[in-house]
Amino acid sequence: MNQAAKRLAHIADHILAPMSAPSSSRAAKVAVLGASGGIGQPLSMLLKTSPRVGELSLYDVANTPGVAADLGHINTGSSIKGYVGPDQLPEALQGCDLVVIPAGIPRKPGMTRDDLFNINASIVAGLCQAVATHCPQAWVAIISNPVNSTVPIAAEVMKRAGAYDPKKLFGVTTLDVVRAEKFISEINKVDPKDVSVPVIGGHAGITIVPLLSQSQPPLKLSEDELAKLTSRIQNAGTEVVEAKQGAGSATLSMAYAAARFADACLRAQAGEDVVEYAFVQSSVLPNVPFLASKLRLGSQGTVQELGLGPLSSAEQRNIDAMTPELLGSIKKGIEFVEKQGVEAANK
Ligand SMILES: NC(=O)c1ccc[n+]([C@@H]2O[C@H](COP(=O)([O-])OP(=O)(O)OC[C@H]3O[C@@H](n4cnc5c(N)ncnc54)[C@H](O)[C@@H]3O)[C@@H](O)[C@H]2O)c1
Ligand SMILES: O=C(O)C[C@H](O)C(=O)O
Repeated sequence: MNQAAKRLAHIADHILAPMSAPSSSRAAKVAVLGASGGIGQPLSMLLKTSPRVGELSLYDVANTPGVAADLGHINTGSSIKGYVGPDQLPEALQGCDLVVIPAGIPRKPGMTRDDLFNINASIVAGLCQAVATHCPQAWVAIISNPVNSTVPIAAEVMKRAGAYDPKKLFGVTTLDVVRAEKFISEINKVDPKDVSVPVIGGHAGITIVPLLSQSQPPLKLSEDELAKLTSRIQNAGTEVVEAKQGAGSATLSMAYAAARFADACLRAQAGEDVVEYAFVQSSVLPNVPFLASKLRLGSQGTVQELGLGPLSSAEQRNIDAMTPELLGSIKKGIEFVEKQGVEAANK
């Protein structure tokens, strides 16, 4: 079984056949910040079925008591509690092993992810300030867009609070990998669990760079077909935004992808050697300080960036073409914290 198949089999075991928590490790406390939202609710439901979660902490500015009461009736072992508003955030975070952040507004048709910056930058900065204060040891997985900027914002806020560990901060790009695996499985007419494909770069438009030449099983497509598939993967989020006609962006597939990423984090925390993709502080490409790529995770966070592997000339061109945009988004995030300071960002 390849890595992707192992990961999916693992999630399927956890989600479809809940069982008792592994005896080798303590079940974790996991917080979802933005838990009442389109992603937050189904993600919380998937986490409620995970035997690796002992305590689920649902935080939002509204509606979490209802969501927690509802999910609390699911007959799995974990306990669950809803917390509402900034006064309850410290308790929600206390003792967390993993904090997943899908708080913030989603796109409507015609918007780019960067159009969300003005609102979501402050939300992520404020929540990460609280994480730095109340659970500085936790791993943090950021879903809120624009990920290419919100992760550098989180890093900068946590640095200023003296609580930044680059090994434990992740931008969640798992949905790009999930989509690429699904689309390739349809083309090759194979089970998606038997597909593996790297998707690197960032999480917006051309910064999403699938490395289709490394697809397993291999893709037998023309240059033109490869370019079309690359474009479909890059624009898959927009495909969903347009189909939802103003009612938001991907929520259910994102919840699935975030549950896969959370499961990877919790398995790594429990001592498993785990390989997964995420957007992190990086040294893979010279002068690109944050990048999504293949990571080895261990109990203390990212152990190793596994590199990009052999690239086709089209893939190298795609990386060269997206780098200025990615660098611009990273700089915008860092400058946001530098200019406004964390206090202002929290207002
Ligand atoms: N990384 C990815 O691959 C990916 C995929 C899909 C969506 N997203 C992003 O995820 C974010 C959430 O999307 P959604 O569809 O769930 O949106 P949504 O509007 O349905 O839910 C967002 C939730 O965040 C809450 N919220 C707002 N401010 C908050 C704060 N300060 N503290 C805590 N909670 C707060 C809201 O009350 C709401 O419940 C968006 O920014 C979207 O672009 C990222
Ligand atoms: O497209 C969006 O705005 C949401 C998300 O980033 C996605 O890829 O679905």
